[in-house]
Amino acid sequence: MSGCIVVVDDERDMLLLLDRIISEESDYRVETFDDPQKALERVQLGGVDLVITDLKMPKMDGISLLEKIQSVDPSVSLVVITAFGTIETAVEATRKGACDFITKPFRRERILVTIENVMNFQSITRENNALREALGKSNGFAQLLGTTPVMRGIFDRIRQVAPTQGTVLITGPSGTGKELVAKALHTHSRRKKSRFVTLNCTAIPENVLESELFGHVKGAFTGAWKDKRGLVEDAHEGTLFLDEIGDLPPILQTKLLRLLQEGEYRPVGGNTTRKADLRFIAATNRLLKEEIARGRFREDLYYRLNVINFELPPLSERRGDIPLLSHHFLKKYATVNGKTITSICPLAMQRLMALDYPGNVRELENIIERGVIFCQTETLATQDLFLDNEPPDVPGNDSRSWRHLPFKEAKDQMIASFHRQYIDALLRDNNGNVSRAAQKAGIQRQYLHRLMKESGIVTDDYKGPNELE
Ligand SMILES: Nc1ncnc2c1ncn2[C@@H]1O[C@H](COP(=O)(O)OP(=O)(O)OP(=O)(O)O)[C@@H](O)[C@H]1O
Repeated sequence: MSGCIVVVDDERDMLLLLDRIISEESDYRVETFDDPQKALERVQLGGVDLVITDLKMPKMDGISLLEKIQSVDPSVSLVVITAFGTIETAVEATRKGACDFITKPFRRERILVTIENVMNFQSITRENNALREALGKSNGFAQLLGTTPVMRGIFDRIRQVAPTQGTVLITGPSGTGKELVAKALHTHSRRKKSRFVTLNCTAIPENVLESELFGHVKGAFTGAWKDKRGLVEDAHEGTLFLDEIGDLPPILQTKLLRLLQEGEYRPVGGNTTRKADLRFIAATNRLLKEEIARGRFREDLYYRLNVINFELPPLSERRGDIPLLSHHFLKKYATVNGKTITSICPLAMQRLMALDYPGNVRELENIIERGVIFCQTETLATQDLFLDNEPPDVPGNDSRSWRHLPFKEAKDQMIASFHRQYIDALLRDNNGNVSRAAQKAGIQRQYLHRLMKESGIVTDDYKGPNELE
């Protein structure tokens, strides 16, 4: 991987050492500066991916340099190097935006692992930015998004099938976008000026389903005070979308078959048949072949509906679409909630990429919506997402990074990460009340305070407006 790393330290020996370690073990270009002001000027020129800086320097301290770099180019990642004993300043640096800190004396492996992690995040961030730009350019399918080969294939088929009269059956697990595909087929058809009407076969009680679909005439049943149009009539010259078709009761399956075969239907209580000019699209997350085998779905209706089939894959089989979809939902819910959240931090994106998503795109959408609601900065972070079974979420703590560290250093990292996450969850559950939290955890209040200090955690971040200790 290529990239440019700027190293800043007033001690020339340290600059030489870091230059040698990085140049020998990686392909990154290293530029060293003993004057922070000069390093800042270099960042201003652009093309720098990472700045590694000492914290204690006579002309400008590391924190000030960090703040200045962030105002010049917020896309540059920052790592601070600190002497043992000044850990609090290092924690302050991470609160101000540094990705990680390294304590002196450090091991070669520690530096290299940190650099690898940060540079990986950088490349994910760049990908995210490219995706955000791609989002601006429409694929012609309104809200239906995807760039993976399987989604591109679906877009091509939509373009081919939409202008035809062919009946379509869309299958796939819940939340995979079946309704969006149905809408895209309608909006790309010659029927787009007429209505797209949906009948959700599950949502409507069986006894009113027929009248809902075909309408009824006055006096057809108790309560039928006047003639009522059905959805079939509403959809005339347009598209009728039969969602959850697998749940259509048998009696209506027969009536629907007639409509499909002959283009005719009869309103409930009516004596005459009416003609319908419709395009039919049906969707189901059930395996209709199994329903047929169990005698619950008519085989002839299945073949009438399944002229053209769209099979939508679960989100876990097209993970490449997760960044694009995440940014799409971020934009949507930031607008809905009146918030200015413009990016997703690389760590959060890594977590999003790794989830299983039994609820598919709908589940991802819910996670991002929740994240937007809790996010208080311009960047959606892992902690905003409230994902269950949170694994380690700080740089340098996933198994790929600590595997290469010496045992003691790896252990310290894991323990520090555990402290951070445990205390974070504990204080969250107890609204920042340290006494209550310590009691719940079965530890001394003073000990909890010490752990909080070491982890750079302050109670104010967890207190509601009325919470007093
Ligand atoms: N490819 C996609 N691009 C953008 N949003 C999507 C995509 N797929 C699904 N969604 C969103 O996910 C949610 C669920 O989609 P949709 O209702 O179309 O799924 P479905 O397969 O019809 O679900 P169900 O079987 O539960 O009815 C919607 O909010 C939709 O906007």
